[in-house]
Amino acid sequence: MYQSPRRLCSALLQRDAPGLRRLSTPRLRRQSSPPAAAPRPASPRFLAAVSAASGAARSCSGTVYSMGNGPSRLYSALAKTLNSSAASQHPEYLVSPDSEHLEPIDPKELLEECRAVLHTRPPRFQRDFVNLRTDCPSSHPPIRVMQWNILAQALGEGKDNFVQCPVEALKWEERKCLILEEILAYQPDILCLQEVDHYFDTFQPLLSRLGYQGTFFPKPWSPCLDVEHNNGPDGCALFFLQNRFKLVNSANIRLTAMTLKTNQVAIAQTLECRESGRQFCIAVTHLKARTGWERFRSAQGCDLLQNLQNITKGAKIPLIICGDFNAEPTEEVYKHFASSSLNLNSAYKLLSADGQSEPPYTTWKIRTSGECRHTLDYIWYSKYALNVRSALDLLTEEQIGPNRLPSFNYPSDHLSLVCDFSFTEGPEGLL
Ligand SMILES: NC(=O)C1=CN([C@@H]2O[C@H](COP(=O)(O)OP(=O)(O)OC[C@H]3O[C@@H](n4cnc5c(N)ncnc54)[C@H](OP(=O)(O)O)[C@@H]3O)[C@@H](O)[C@H]2O)C=CC1
Ligand SMILES: [Mg+2]
Repeated sequence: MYQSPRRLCSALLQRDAPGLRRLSTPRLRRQSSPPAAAPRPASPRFLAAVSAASGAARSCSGTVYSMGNGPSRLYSALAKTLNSSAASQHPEYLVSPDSEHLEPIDPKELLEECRAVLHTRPPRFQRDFVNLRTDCPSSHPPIRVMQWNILAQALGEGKDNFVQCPVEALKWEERKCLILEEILAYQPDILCLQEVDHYFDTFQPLLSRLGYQGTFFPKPWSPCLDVEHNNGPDGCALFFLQNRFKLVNSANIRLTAMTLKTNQVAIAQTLECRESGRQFCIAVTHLKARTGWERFRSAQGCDLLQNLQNITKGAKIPLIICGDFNAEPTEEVYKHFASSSLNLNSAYKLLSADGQSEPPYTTWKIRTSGECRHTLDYIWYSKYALNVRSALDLLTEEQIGPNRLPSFNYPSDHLSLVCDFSFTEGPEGLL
């Protein structure tokens, strides 16, 4: 089943390893005779997305880092992530490879490789799943969803100023293995990620070989591009296991606030369960950060809700919305989601004793401005159409430690949230 000699995984994990050049160029299954097709040019869709965004490649601070001029700037930033020497030789590099022709890798082998890279790191923290619904047996396996702001590498190293986090702990070669280790440990069916700035050179190639289909939507004005030696723009990414779900439709949404286009984005996809035929909509977003922008986030949230009303035709299908909302539960945007006619509930409230309170934190860091402990990340779901069967408990304050996050133990300043969902067995129309 798996063509996964150890060298395959370790080559995939290394940066600029000769093998990577070979392996990251989509390797088609050895086809009988016909000579390999000429390299496919980057798809017009992709180039359109790159040039549309690249007008913003100039950073706001006015400083531009060695990216050439105009559209080529962002294009070459993306190409850089794909090991530019190879990218220039293989333009098809910049188009997500046709994943069913990629050689699968064994998750166990990849996990072993990650652990080999991390052998000097302290052992992983143990987090347990809390069973929330034992009273509603389901005839189908649960749908496991992971929400995670994985911290963009350029921001972590160049902008976030995590003053208590040793620089060593942020080294990409090891931090990417900590991220992959978390994903492999919980094996989500669906992954909703923010601050992805290593999509093309790391997560897309690796996760597609693990059977995921991925979509990436970069921020039009990514703050990563302000950082010297950046790896291209950060954005939201959505991955789902192809053997469990079929993609029915996909929308990249640039969020507006007061009718103005903003720098924040979302991805919304309608998936169909291959086993049950049931359809649902899954969305990922990352709202504007920082205090003082509460009204802005509220407007962005309303825009996202309106988009999702349209996509689900007024909640005709169940909905799961994952995101770093950059908003505490006291904020207006949270109240909009909690009182939406889409009949949403926040899954992580169910971990509390009364089922009504959000966890005390989902992100905990120390910047030059001081210690920031906040609840900003959520998984919203259609409360009448879906059951939350279990949720992954958070790290304790002791596990997080006095220097908070990120650290040698944990790769991001945000915790991953993981829930198992099942469809309520009641009348489908009750949403
Ligand atoms: N918005 C626009 O229209 C324009 C934006 N730009 C560029 O975009 C950048 C702003 O991007 P935008 O996405 O709107 O920014 P945000 O304010 O949403 O924050 C960008 C990132 O900074 C992190 N962050 C939040 N608080 C702090 C902090 N106190 N110190 C350091 N980092 C923090 C956030 O992480 P987290 O979410 O984890 O908190 C987020 O990932 C500018 O720096 C500029 O480069 C340029 C022109 C126009
Ligand atoms: Mg951040």
